[in-house]
Amino acid sequence: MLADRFGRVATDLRVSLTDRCNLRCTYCMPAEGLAWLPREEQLTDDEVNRLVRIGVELLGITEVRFTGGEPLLRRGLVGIIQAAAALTPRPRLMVTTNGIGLERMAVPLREAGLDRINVSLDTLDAERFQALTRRDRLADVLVGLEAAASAGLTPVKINTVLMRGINEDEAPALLRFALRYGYQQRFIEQMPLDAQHQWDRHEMVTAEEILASLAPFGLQADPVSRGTAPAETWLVPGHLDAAGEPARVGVIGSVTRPFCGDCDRTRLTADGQVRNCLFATEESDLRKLMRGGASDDDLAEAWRVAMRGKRAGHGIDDPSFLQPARPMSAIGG
Ligand SMILES: Nc1nc2c(ncn2[C@@H]2O[C@H](COP(=O)(O)OP(=O)(O)OP(=O)(O)O)[C@@H](O)[C@H]2O)c(=O)[nH]1
Ligand SMILES: C[S@@+](CC[C@H](N)C(=O)[O-])C[C@H]1O[C@@H](n2cnc3c(N)ncnc32)[C@H](O)[C@@H]1O
Ligand code: SF4
Ligand code: SF4
Repeated sequence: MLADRFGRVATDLRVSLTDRCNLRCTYCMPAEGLAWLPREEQLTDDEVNRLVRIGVELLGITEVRFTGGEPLLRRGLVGIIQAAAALTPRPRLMVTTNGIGLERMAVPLREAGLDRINVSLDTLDAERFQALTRRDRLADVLVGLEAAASAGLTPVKINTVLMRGINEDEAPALLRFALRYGYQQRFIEQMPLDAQHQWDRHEMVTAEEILASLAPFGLQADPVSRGTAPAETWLVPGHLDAAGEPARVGVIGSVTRPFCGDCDRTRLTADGQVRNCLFATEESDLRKLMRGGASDDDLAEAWRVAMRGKRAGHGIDDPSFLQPARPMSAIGG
């Protein structure tokens, strides 16, 4: 098991498959992009498959999410999903993507064994989309969403980061859009993980403000326990989701309503580093061990040791808080 000193056990593995991306969301990356990982430092598909297998077979991982950067840019993605789906016990398999290319990829991913997908979409307005992501690709994301739903990658969740003065007024419109198409809408507080280090707490749109803007929907408390999920969910009266269940909306209040006490996550970067927290400032180099001839048991033990050192929480409010050197796109959001 991947246990830490605070009694938490990691069963949810988040794997970053690349640090590259075809968008430049302002809260994530600078316009010019970043210095991408050299190819030789990136894990090969076989190396990713091996570490996922070790996680599942030796360390109790039950859920694997592939992310990035943009995971659909990883050429071997379908094969990596296939390999994970063939493991015993079979983990639940998810992808978090910006949706570009999903129109073409949704069916192959579903056939490979992908269970669900989360698509990031911050605005329904093409001009705002261009301003926020620095690319004119809104139409691609919208067709990607539809393709994911018709391929059965459900429930399709939409992730939205609200930004002051840019799209903070758009929560009701995004929720109406999600309700119309049967997607589950989630709003996310912006975290200090941007490459530019420009995050400002006072600029962040808080969970409380988001909920206030959704007041006209008459949201009701969700009777289903949240478990270890980052999102707090509410029922939207009078609406059903695509499966005929009561429609839900989620708010991920990572900063003002942290959920670190229930954290069940462990992360693997595209260059083979274990991170025990999104905000960890130290990493454990499984790539070096693996390329140096380590056995599966050696790698599993190094992973266990890395998780034992996990801190109680992200500490964003501590005066001593240090933003990690890696930005979100290189950690795997
Ligand atoms: N603080 C914190 N925030 C996280 C963590 N994981 C994800 N998030 C935030 O939650 C957002 C949504 O994450 P996703 O990858 O879409 O999925 P999820 O919410 O973890 O999982 P599901 O609800 O099961 O789909 C991310 O964009 C982050 O902003 C985490 O471990 N810690
Ligand atoms: C880093 S991206 C990687 C996957 C894919 N490129 C995407 O955008 O979905 C994963 C998620 O992190 C979110 N994210 C990025 N930077 C963030 C930040 N500073 N604070 C909160 N969420 C952030 C994105 O909105 C996205 O939903
Ligand atoms: S949030 Fe996702 S889509 Fe946007 S720049 Fe970061 S990695 Fe790319
Ligand atoms: S900030 Fe770290 S401890 Fe808190 S939920 Fe995220 S990964 Fe877990």
